[in-house]
Amino acid sequence: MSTPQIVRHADAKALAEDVALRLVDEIVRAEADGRAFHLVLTGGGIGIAALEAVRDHAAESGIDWSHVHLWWGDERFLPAGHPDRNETQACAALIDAIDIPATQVHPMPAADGMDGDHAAHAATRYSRELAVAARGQGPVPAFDVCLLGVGPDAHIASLFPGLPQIGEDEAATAPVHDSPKPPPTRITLTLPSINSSRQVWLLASGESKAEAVRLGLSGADPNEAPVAAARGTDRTVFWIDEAAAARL
Ligand SMILES: O=C1O[C@H](COP(=O)(O)O)[C@@H](O)[C@H](O)[C@H]1O
Repeated sequence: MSTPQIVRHADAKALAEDVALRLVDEIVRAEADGRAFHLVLTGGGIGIAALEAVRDHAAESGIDWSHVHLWWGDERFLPAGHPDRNETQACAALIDAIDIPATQVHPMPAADGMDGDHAAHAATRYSRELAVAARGQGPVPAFDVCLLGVGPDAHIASLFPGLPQIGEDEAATAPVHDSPKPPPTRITLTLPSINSSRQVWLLASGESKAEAVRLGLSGADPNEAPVAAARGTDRTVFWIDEAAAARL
C-alpha cells in the first residue's frame, strides 16, 4: 500500500489536462514495453473532463489503443445508453472517438441486459469477466491505473459512507441498492479490487470536495470516508485543484 502524493493545480481545467497528459504517458510507456494496459474509468464531473482531455490529445500522442483495456470502477445501474450511465458519458467523452477493439471495452452490465434489473447477478457477471481477463492471476486483472472521482460525502466508485459494501473483502464487485446519490441501484468494484491497482488516482475538483480530500489524507475511518481507504500498490495520487485543497 502506497503513501498518497498530492498534485495540485489552479483549477479543474488545468487538473483535467495534467491527468490526461500523465495518463497518455503511462499508456504510451506500457505500449513501448510491450505490455497491455488495464485502465479503470470513473464517472463524475472531473473524471469525464479528464477523458475529454485524453481525447483531445489522443491523435497527437499516437496511442495504439489495441493494447488498452477499459474497465469501470462503478456504474449507475440503468438501461444501456441512459445519459446518466458512466459508460454513456465515457463513450461521449472519449471511447467513441478512439480506435479501440470493442472486446477491450468492458462496461459494467446495464439494467436491461442479460440479468434484467437484478443488480446482484449483474455484479457477479462483471466479476466473472474480470476473472477471465485476469487469466488465473487473481480475481481481477492487474489494473495499471484506477481513476476514482471523490464525492462530497467522501465516496469513491459506488462505495458510500456507512454502507456495507465498504467491508466487502471477498467479492471483486458488489451491488448497491440504496445509494444516497441517485440512482439508488449501482454496481461497484470493492476495495480489494481497487487496492490491487498499481496506481490509484483520486480526482477532486471544487470546494465541495475539500472536506472529503482532507478526510482522505488524514487517516479517517473508511466507513465514514471510503476515500481514505483507496490506495494503490505502487502509487496513490490525489489530483486536486486549489478549491479542493482548501482544507489541507
Ligand atoms: O456517482 C458518482 O459520483 C462520483 C463523483 O462524482 P462527482 O461528479 O461529484 O465528481 C464518481 O466518482 C462515481 O464514479 C459516480 O458513479
